[in-house]
Amino acid sequence: MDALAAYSWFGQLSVVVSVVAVCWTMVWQNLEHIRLQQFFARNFNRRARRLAAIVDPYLSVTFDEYEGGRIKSSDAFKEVRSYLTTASTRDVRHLRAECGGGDKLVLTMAKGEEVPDAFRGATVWWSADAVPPPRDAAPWSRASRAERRYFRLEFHESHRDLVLNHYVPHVRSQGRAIMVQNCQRRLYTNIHNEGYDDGWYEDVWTHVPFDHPKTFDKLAMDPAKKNEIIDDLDMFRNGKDYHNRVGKPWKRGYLLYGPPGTGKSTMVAAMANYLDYDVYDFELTSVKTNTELRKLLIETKSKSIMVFEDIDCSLDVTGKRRSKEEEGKDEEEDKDGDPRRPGKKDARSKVTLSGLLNFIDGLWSACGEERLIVFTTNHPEKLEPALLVRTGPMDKRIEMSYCDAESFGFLARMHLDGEDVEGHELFSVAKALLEEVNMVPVDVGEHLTRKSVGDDAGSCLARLVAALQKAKDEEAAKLEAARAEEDGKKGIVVQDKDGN
Ligand SMILES: Nc1ncnc2c1ncn2[C@@H]1O[C@H](COP(=O)(O)OP(=O)(O)OP(=O)(O)O)[C@@H](O)[C@H]1O
Ligand SMILES: [Mg+2]
Repeated sequence: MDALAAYSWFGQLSVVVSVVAVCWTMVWQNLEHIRLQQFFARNFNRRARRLAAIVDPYLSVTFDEYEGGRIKSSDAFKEVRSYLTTASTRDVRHLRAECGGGDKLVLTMAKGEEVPDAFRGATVWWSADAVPPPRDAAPWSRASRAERRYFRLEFHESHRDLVLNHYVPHVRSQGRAIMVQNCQRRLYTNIHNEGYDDGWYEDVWTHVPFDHPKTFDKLAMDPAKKNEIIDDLDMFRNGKDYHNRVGKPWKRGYLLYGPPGTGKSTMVAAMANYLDYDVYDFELTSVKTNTELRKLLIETKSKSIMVFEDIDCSLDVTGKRRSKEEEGKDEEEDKDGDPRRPGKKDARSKVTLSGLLNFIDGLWSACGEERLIVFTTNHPEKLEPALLVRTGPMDKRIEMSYCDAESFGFLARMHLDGEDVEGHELFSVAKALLEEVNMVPVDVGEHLTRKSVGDDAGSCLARLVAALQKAKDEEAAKLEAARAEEDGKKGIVVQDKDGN
């Protein structure tokens, strides 16, 4: 066939193909029966899939960080991440290091890396990546402007059953085991260092290792009260069956109140150490909306203590419930955006104590289990009385008070260990003064702390006695001044014996 004949043959063929294509389109568009259309579509799709499988026989499974519309971070994602801490270290060139328990360093694969893994003769590939946030993401919302992170697992089609039915469950259980192994108690905060994140590890909580040294046996307080708290914590920890049986969320609310320096924060540390729980320190002044608060609550883990320090300072604690209109307006603003953005007149937190308690007691309280919720305040009298009743949202109220004789003895023995402190003559003097003068444990402890190598029980006790005596004199002077002012108001003239 010469070139001219071939050209004419191709020309005729292309005309035929074009005519067939036009006819097919017309038939397709005019098919009256939708089922027939679906039949064709199915067959076409199936063939297309077969063709694709021949060209690319690899399947993939994606593990997104968030499920349920970015509300809850996915357990599967975390398990995969943990699993990859061991799998990835072998072949990945770029790793990310995080502190694990003790001196351990946990290495995970960095964004953009890919790592192979072998399972029962099959090879699979893991990659870590993220897609950028949507263009319309609210710039003030950390969650929506964060990248969508995910792990992707790729494998050959012939290993489909092995991977989905055996390998993935294996990865998840191994990941869980590694999480437990690397588990180090953490202190979480919702205050973020904006400059730190690289986007890949962004979270609503940031954390540091929790290794507070305070335990109950180092806390000065009435022994009976201390034992009562320890019993209460034991009951709570072992209360899974009870809570299930009566259908109550497994949580307990504590209110710790008392003057500054009486050991409220220290008590939280002692509770966390006793129960072996993580601590979530809620900085409510940084939480501007109920939506933000809900997100924080959802992201707390079980076996943890949620602490709200100085609630009277960080919230509207008057207990006034908002009117429906106000609540509606707030929700609108929540949707509309962040009240912190420039131009907003009212930049105060819209979270109220009663609102917070609604979250804690309401439907959201059932998210997660085995959580203690601790509120601290210096001014319980500022709180709405309804919050303080025994059957209210605070299951237990604990007063942390000034140092009494018993706590003094405890602190003296603890600080001046190895010396016969109780045998010292100033011991009973200090004890007697503490009956008359209010001094908080932090100050008593400070005076009893050895400040130099020459310091001993005598010098420490002398320092404490001097401080107590000074406080007593100041208090007496204040009383005297108040009495004189009172007498002045009543018009009583106090004369000395010479009539002056
Ligand atoms: N009852 C106590 N027993 C032992 N140490 C105590 C006690 N109370 C306070 N301290 C010591 O005093 C320091 C301050 O205590 P802490 O921060 O717990 O007080 P606080 O009640 O939380 O004060 P604030 O109301 O200012 O937050 C801590 O280092 C703690 O070790
Ligand atoms: Mg405190």
